[in-house]
Formats: sequence, structure tokens, C-alpha cells
Amino acid sequence: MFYRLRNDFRLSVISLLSLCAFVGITPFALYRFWQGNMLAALVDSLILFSILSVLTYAWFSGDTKRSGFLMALVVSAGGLTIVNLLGLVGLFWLYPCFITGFFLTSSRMAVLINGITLLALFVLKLDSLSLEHLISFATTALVVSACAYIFALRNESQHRRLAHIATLDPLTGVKNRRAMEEELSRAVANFERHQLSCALVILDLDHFKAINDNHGHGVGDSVLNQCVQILGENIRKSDRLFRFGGEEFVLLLPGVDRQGMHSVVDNLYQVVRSELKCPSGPVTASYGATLLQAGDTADSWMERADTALYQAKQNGRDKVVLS
Ligand SMILES: Nc1nc2c(ncn2[C@@H]2O[C@H](COP(=O)(O)OP(=O)(O)OP(=O)(O)O)[C@@H](O)[C@H]2O)c(=O)[nH]1
Repeated sequence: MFYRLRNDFRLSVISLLSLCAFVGITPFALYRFWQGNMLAALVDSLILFSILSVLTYAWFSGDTKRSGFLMALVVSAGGLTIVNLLGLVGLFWLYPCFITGFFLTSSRMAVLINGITLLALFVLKLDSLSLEHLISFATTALVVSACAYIFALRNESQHRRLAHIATLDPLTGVKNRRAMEEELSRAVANFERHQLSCALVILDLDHFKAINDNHGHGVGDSVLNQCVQILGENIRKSDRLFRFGGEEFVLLLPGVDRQGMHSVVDNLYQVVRSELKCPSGPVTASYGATLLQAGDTADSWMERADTALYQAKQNGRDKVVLS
């Protein structure tokens, strides 16, 4: 439970708001029932019920995108109800409602919900509010929403950037192992659903430790970068290249059959062999390749490619083994 709260910001906001609403509204609802003010008690209960329903949906479905949107609607409707009940004083409650919208849903949606809430205030033309009150409130609420919108936009773009950076290998700039695991699972799903074939190639540079030991890590790094450049120039746009770790790379080749896989790996073998160099001479690589098969999981597919690579190494390196 704490793990989910820590890792899902929207779920934690939904939960916190629900807790505040439960603690804040329940005593009022009970008090109003006790006083016999049934209408107000019913409104309180309805708000509570809506909030707790969204909370339950968020926890059980895990769909915090939709739950956040629903919660933003409930919060705004709750805010309008409070203004209806309290008049001018109730307007102050709309400010936090307007801001929480940006924590619960996308910035665009929050702007839309806030706009509709403001419009509703003017349309309802509550007796207790003068036009002057409404215009003053609308102006300040717009300023608050604009600031929250800019902040939320900045936050969203930084989040996207960080998510992108988290999938890249900092040295070579190609996708890392984390991104690879996602793509492997996607390829398995595509194969199960659309029978889209896919080949997996693992390439491991031979005696790379010796390059580092003899020429230094800087040269080792530049060999890795050269290798990525050579591979990138010799694969299709639809192919995916990942750095699996150290001096090991993984290639995903969607849409190829056995013959296609054979010719791609053969070509890479030749090109790397003739173009990849370090100060003491050419650098070679060993390859393990296999096609995705019915009943494969990402792990079993990877394991087969790894076994093929192991055989290539065992056979003396600078070899290709197709599983
Ligand atoms: N320069 C550099 N070296 C790295 C990097 N990541 C891992 N290494 C080194 O790569 C070397 C890999 O060594 P091994 O696993 O023994 O592989 P190898 O020497 O290529 O031997 P075989 O694969 O069996 O041919 C280790 O010395 C690591 O320190 C990196 O980002 N840059």
C-alpha cells in the first residue's frame, strides 16, 4: 500500500483528498442529520459518497488517470455546492478546488474544468453574490489558474524529459536495458496478437577487457561509441538497438524471418569486423541470434539468444550462432 502511494503521485493526492474530505465532512453530515437539516445532510453525504467511490475505483482499478479526472469533477461540484450553501464566504473554497484540479488531472483538463466551474457560477447567478463579487472572483481565480497551469505544464515537460532520459544509455545514447525489457514484452505481445515475427540478436565485443587494460577506459568508451555508430548505420529504421550492459548490445529486428535474420546478422558481422578498430587493430564481436517462437516469454526468448551467444564465445569468439 505504501509502495503504491509513494510511486503513484495521483493516487496519493486522491487518497489524501479523500481522507481530508472524510475527516472534514463526516462530522458536518452527522450533525446536520441530528439537527434534522436533511437537505444539507444529504448534500454532504452525496459529496462523501462520490469521493469515496472514486477512491475505491482508483485503488481497485489502478486507473488513476480516469479517477483523477472524476475526482477533479467531484471537487469542483463540491466547491460549487459550498458556494451555494455559504454564499460569498464559500467562494474562498473554490481557490483550493481550482488548484487541486492541476494535481488530479492533466493541465488542459484542469483548465477546462475550472472554466466550466466559473461559467456555472455566472449562469447560476446566485442571489447572495453580486456581479462585482463574481467579476472580482473570476479575475483572481483566472490568475490563480494561469499560475497553476504554467507550473503544471513545466512539471509535465520535466517529467517527460526525465522519463526519456531514464531509458537512455548515457555513454552511447542508445536505449538502455530498461527500455529493452519493455520492447521485448511488446514484441512478444505483437507476436501473440498479430503473429508479427521478430528476431533478437545479442552482440558481445570480444576481449573488451584487454582494450581497456591496454589502452585505457577512454579508448574502450570510444570503441563502444564506434560500435553503436556502425550498427546504427547498418540496421533499418524499424530495428531497435539497446545497450544491454558493458560491451553487450541487443538488436530487435521486427518483421524478419529466419532467412532475413541470417542475412542481417551476417552483414553486421562483416561490417563490424572490417570497420570497428582500436589502436592495436580490429575489434571483433560474437553474436547469438534467435527468432521469437510460439509460447515464448520475453525471458525464454532472451535466454535462447544468450545461450547462442555463449556458444559463439565457446567456439572461439568472432562467431555467429543462430539458435
Ligand atoms: N570503457 C568501458 N569499459 C566498460 C564499460 N562497461 C563495462 N566495461 C568493461 O568491459 C569489460 C568486460 O569484460 P569481460 O566481461 O571480461 O568481457 P571481455 O573481455 O570482452 O571477454 P569476452 O566477452 O569473453 O570476449 C570489463 O573490463 C568492464 O570493466 C564502459 O562503459 N566503458
